[in-house]
Amino acid sequence: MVLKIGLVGCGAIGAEIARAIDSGEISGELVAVFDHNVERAEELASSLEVRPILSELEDLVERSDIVVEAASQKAVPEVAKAALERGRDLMIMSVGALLDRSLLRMVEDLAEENGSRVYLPSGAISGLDGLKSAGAGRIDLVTLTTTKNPKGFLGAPYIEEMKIDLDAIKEPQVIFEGTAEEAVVAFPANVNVAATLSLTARGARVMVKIVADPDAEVNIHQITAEGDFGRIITRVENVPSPRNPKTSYLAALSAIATLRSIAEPVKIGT
Ligand SMILES: NC(=O)C1=CN([C@@H]2O[C@H](COP(=O)(O)OP(=O)(O)OC[C@H]3O[C@@H](n4cnc5c(N)ncnc54)[C@H](OP(=O)(O)O)[C@@H]3O)[C@@H](O)[C@H]2O)C=CC1
Ligand SMILES: O=C([O-])CC(=O)C(=O)O
Repeated sequence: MVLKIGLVGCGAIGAEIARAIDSGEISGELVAVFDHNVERAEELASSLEVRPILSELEDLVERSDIVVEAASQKAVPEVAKAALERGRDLMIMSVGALLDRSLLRMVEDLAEENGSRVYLPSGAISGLDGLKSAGAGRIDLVTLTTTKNPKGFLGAPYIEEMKIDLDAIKEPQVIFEGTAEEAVVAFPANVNVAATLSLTARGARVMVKIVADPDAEVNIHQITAEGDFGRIITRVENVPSPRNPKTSYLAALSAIATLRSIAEPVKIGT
């Protein structure tokens, strides 16, 4: 059976996913795309060999086996409800939205009631396999230190609220420290990975430090997890997406790898 994929969000990640389906790297059919920026959706659809239709959310869900959210945290409630109420599977990239407990409960309940599966790719970080295993025991603390070029933080609510002048940063500077819950609200387009860590660590405390480094050419996510299992330390130096410096290329690749594994009969890894 060919997996019918509906894509919400035609930006950096959405475009990579669409191309991977178009080239046959993911064995599936991109049946429909939706973006509130209609021009962006049109541009993506017309760049593909097999052109998906441009549709509104409800219609996209109707046509899909799996709905892929690659839009924004704000899009998640509506997309999740539309997909899960119709029993469709769902992949969420804007994972930060799920640190809102009532939304997480809604997603879990609707998925269970309607027999849907919800996929949260590992995104721009590594080490979730070990953290998932560790969560079967006790995890005491997880820390995430994210370093990006200041231009990657442009437009973040925290930067605007605190009136931080990103152009004035001339050396590496810690611009934020807080919990994962605080971080995903303050920087919704930068540290969704904090939410993925938090959900994987099954409620263990996840503390986030964000560093703006004017010399940074890569997006670095360094993770330390400690518990009765010992300690895990991982660090990824991510190539930023050329279309969106906030987003690392690895995040798009993790979405592609997740879709591939859904479409394939043999599953590898934790
Ligand atoms: N889990 C992870 O590890 C990672 C997650 N992410 C997250 O994944 C998501 C996609 O990332 P990326 O592709 O880089 O983002 P982009 O900003 O490049 O693309 C997102 C696209 O979706 C559109 N969009 C936003 N909100 C809505 C909505 N409510 N309905 C329809 N379209 C919408 C945007 O339009 P417009 O620009 O006009 O708003 C834009 O065209 C983001 O939330 C990002 O923060 C990113 C990297 C890693
Ligand atoms: O792509 C990245 O480096 C991580 C990111 O933006 C996010 O988690 O939101």
